[in-house]
This record gives sequence, structure tokens and C-alpha cells, in this order.
Amino acid sequence: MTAKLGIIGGGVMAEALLSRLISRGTHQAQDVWVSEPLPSRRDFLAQQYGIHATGDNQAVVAEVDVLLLAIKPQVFQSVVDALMPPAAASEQLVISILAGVSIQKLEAAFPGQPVIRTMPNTPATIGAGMTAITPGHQANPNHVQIAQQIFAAVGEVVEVPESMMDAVTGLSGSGPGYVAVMIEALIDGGVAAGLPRAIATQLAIQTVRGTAELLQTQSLHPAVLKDRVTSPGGTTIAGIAHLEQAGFRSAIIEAVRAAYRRSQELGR
Ligand SMILES: NC(=O)C1=CN([C@@H]2O[C@H](COP(=O)(O)OP(=O)(O)OC[C@H]3O[C@@H](n4cnc5c(N)ncnc54)[C@H](O)[C@@H]3O)[C@@H](O)[C@H]2O)C=CC1
Ligand SMILES: O=C(O)[C@@H]1CCC=N1
Repeated sequence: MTAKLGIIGGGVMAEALLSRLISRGTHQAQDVWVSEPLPSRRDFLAQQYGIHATGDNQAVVAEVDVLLLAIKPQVFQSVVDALMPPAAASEQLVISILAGVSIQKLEAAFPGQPVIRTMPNTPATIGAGMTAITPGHQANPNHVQIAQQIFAAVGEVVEVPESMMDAVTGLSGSGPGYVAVMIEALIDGGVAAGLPRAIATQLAIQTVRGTAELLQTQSLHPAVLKDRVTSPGGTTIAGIAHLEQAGFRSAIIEAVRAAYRRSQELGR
């Protein structure tokens, strides 16, 4: 892809995306601009990835064909208020990864420009990301293809109506956090049962990875896999009975719903 890519906000997600886009050759480092207020962070990104880093958001806006917003939703309005409107009708594509910020707000902030709202997740760093995208009203198929290419380089992409975007955020956007907490708990469980922490960590991560890959590769329903693991009167059903007693399913369902509601709140 030859388009110049600019990223406003050089934090966790910006690095997850740009590191993979550069290592995959989807973008050349010299075609990527990042604006970031923290000098130490700018220096790190420039040295590590060879991209252009600046503290000036406007300089990035002026330079690029595709502008990716990777700031926190809480600073969105102040950041866009400080940008100068383009002198003429701009074809620059604006892609947002911000939780909660609606297409209506994005289009109001970048009048006349094509915008695409997206929700990626952190496994994008290793090309195992999951991104949902919703094109705005001015986005044509070419703009959608550009966004598809960017996010396909870091994992899977699905197009959804905007009405689903807060739910996507609650599930796949925030999901790596829930899974990380579960893996940490599995490790602690192994340690409590007498395993050295290093071995417990290896077992926990490979078990979660293997289970996800098995479900995906064989298109198995999770309940079918659960039934295969549970021997009558065996160990797994003893563990699952405890999970049910502790409200494990309900806790996960409510975690997704709480994040969904928080995404809605962030957009207000
Ligand atoms: N972390 C995650 O797993 C995911 C985050 N997101 C979304 O991505 C966005 C960024 O999240 P993170 O990367 O986690 O946050 P972060 O805090 O790591 O990155 C935000 C960056 O923006 C910079 N920044 C602050 N004020 C700025 C300004 N005025 N101009 C330019 N840059 C400024 C900060 O210094 C920071 O480096 C958020 O809107 C979040 O909703 C979306 C999907 C997953
Ligand atoms: O926690 C957050 O608000 C962001 C959005 C999805 C994942 N992290």
C-alpha cells in the first residue's frame, strides 16, 4: 500500500498496529507519521520502527492520505477542536479506533471527509487481531477497501452496522483483558495446586491457545468440546461444577455488558 498513513496518538494500539503494518510491508516506515505529546514515547517509536514522530497533530494531518485516530475518547473533542479545517474539500480518509465515538461525531469533526469507525484489539500486534469496521456516509468502496487492507494485515476483519459497535467493543475490543485475567487465575490455580509458576504459565497459555484453535479449526460448538472433556465422575466436571457455583458464566456475560454500556457512555 503506498498511501501515507498518519496516526494521532502514539500509545498501545498505535504501536500494535504500526509495528505489524511495517513488519508485514503493508506500509513502509518512511510513509508512516505519528503525533504524540510525550517526547520519550516519540523517541521510542521513531527509533524502534523508523517512522516519523512529531508532537504536532496538525503536521501529521497535513502530510497524510489516511489519518488514523488512536487517542483516548476522553480527549477526542479537544484534539479535533485544535485542528485546522482543510482549506478545500479533502479526500483524506479518517479512520477511528476510539471506543464509543460515533460516526456522527467523527463526521461533524471532519466535515465532508470520508470516515470509518473501527474497533480492533491488541492481538493485532502479532497479526491475530479482530477488527470490526463501519463505514461512514461519505466512505466509498475504495475507502472501505483501504481500511480492510490495513486491518486485514493485523488479523481478521468484519463489517458491522454501527448499532453493533459498542457490543463489539465490549466483546472483542476489551476481550483480551478478560482472557488475560482468566489466564492469570489459571496460573495462580496451578501454583495453589503445587506447580512451579513457570510451568503453570506454560500450561495455562498453551491450554487457552489450544482450546481456541481447536474450536476455530474444527468449527466446534464450545458445549461439544466441554462435553468431550468431562468424563463421568471425573476431574473436569468437578471443576466446572465449581465454576457454575461461583457464577463464572454470569460474570463473563456481565463483563461484556458492562463494557458495552461503558462504550455507550464514552460516546455521549
Ligand atoms: N488498548 C486497547 O486494547 C484498545 C484501545 N482502543 C482504543 O484505542 C484508543 C487508544 O487506546 P490506547 O492505545 O490503549 O491508549 P494509550 O493511552 O496507550 O494511547 C493514547 C496516546 O495518545 C497520546 N495523546 C494524549 N493526548 C494527545 C493529544 N492531544 N494529541 C495526540 N496524542 C495524544 C497519549 O500520550 C498516548 O500515547 C482509545 O480510543 C481506545 O478506545 C481500541 C481497541 C483496543
Ligand atoms: O478499555 C478501553 O476503553 C479500550 C477500548 C477497547 C479496549 N480497550
